[in-house]
Amino acid sequence: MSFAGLRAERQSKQSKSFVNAGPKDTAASADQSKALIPTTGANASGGRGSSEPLYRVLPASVDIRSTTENGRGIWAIRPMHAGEIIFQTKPHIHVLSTKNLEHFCSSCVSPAPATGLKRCTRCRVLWYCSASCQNSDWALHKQECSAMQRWAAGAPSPDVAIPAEPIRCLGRVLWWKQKQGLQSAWARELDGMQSHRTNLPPSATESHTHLAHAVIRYLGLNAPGELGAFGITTAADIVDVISRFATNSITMTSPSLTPLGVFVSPPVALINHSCEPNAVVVFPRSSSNLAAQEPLTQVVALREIAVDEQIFTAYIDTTLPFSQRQQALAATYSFTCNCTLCSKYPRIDPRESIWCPKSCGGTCTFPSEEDPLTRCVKCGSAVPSTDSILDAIRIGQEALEKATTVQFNDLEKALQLTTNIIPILTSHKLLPSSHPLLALTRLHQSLLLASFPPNLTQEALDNVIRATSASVTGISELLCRGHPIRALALAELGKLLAVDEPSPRDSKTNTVFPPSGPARLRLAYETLVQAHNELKIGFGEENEGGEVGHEIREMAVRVEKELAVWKQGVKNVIEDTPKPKSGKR
Ligand SMILES: C[S@@+](CC[C@H](N)C(=O)[O-])C[C@H]1O[C@@H](n2cnc3c(N)ncnc32)[C@H](O)[C@@H]1O
Repeated sequence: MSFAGLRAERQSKQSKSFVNAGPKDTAASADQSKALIPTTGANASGGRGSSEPLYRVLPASVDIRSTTENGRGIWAIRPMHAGEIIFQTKPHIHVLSTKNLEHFCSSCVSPAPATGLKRCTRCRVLWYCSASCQNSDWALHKQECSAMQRWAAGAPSPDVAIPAEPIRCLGRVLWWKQKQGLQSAWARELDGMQSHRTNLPPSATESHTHLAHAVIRYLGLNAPGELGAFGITTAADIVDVISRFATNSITMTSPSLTPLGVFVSPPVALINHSCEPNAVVVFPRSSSNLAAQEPLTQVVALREIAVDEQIFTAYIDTTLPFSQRQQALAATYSFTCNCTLCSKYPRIDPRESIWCPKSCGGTCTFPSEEDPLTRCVKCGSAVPSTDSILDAIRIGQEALEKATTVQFNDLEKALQLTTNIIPILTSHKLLPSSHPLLALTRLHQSLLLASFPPNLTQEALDNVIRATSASVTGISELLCRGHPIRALALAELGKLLAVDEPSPRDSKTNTVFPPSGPARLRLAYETLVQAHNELKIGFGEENEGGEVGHEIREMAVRVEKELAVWKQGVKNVIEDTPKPKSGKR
């Protein structure tokens, strides 16, 4: 396999996504069911005949219930298996982020075809893959098209000539709501989403006000009274609109989890958060789905889910340590997380651990300013020089922030930062899964891929394989089997191992990692097979792992054939070698 394409896959996996984390302990959901308030009833239940929305896409296998702790959520009412698609839906509204507008179809979100995308000749901002996609989007784009032209004409500089993603998304939400009817089922589902108007954190006030002003300008309104056409008659209503968007909008991703834009889907937004989720929200783009249905989002079970167990996804990156997760959830979603993972804190957490100083195989929790004494859980040895460990973690965090910021403008600088800091953290015995080592390793891997030399060398290839393997080790410690992030990390490793070696090493030196020659090809095959099995969970069994699952399966078949050719070649050589005649030397 050639390495072309691997570089193009470098992508920011760091951005906010609802895809994350590992298996969920069922204890918490049992606690939550004790606190159940009678169902607000929506799916196949009490919603009918009441003023509650019906959530038309929810299947009979789930129910909507409420708890005092986290409001409404979705519960399984029959057992579900890992890889099962719990439900799927086309988002109510989706928009591409500005940098993706020229590269993806604004209607079906497919990447540009070989013939290229066609631009809307009026606003010159949106692009489509076909006339049929453009026509089907016109009902939504019509008002947006004029608004974009107005916005560009009034923009003080070309870099702000296109409204930011939240403004465009809210514009579409309000125009479509008006078109569907303020009391339509579509609008009621949307208005039923949770708002934090009454408990907004002070930090949100400024950003919400700014967004509200921008949206009013984008809609082209001249007087507050004109908002009535969108069902907004008071200041509280506009805060609700903005807060609902902030609380319930979700990152739209490619089949390989590259963030592409944002979407709003009331049924998906009913799902509560856990740092140990039992489900994920993905866009697998399975070939069995018609393009016309895309973008189709699917909620997929990550493991077995029992009857009366709540379905949870993760709103944030769950490889982060406790304090950073809590901070992110409080800032954006206004709640303190008491999920199974957070309620176990403090305890030995592979996100915040170092290896035993005596190398007994046990681990010790990170020291802290307040509690510098830390011991190995296995042999009880105390960790010496905790100050230098604390310093290394602090410097690592700073390097991570700096490298993340400069990665797209100054690749070399970012690579220099990750290259220098990773050995410092490993020499302080941080676990591959610990923070910030895992985040730095993942970034390092993507920077190495992006900086592949034009003529690939064995050293460059082996380096990126080692970084990818370290990422897989860290991720596998934190995320359950079949988690899409883990499955994709394995797929990346398998693909890299399958790349033709520029200068294979002598098989005698095969004690180093990665191996060379047939041993490498065998490892590539095994990794691809494991990746395919895990992709079939995270991106849906029925989808065969979605677009990436299909690609990895084909690659595994090719590598298997190459291996067979190797084996046959070796067999032929053995058979063709003249046998020594007995008795003669
Ligand atoms: C996308 S909504 C989820 C559905 C929401 N519970 C409802 O009733 O519509 C996100 C909001 O739900 C609540 N929430 C979600 N997960 C939670 C959790 N684990 N603990 C407490 N509140 C949670 C928070 O108020 C959060 O801002």
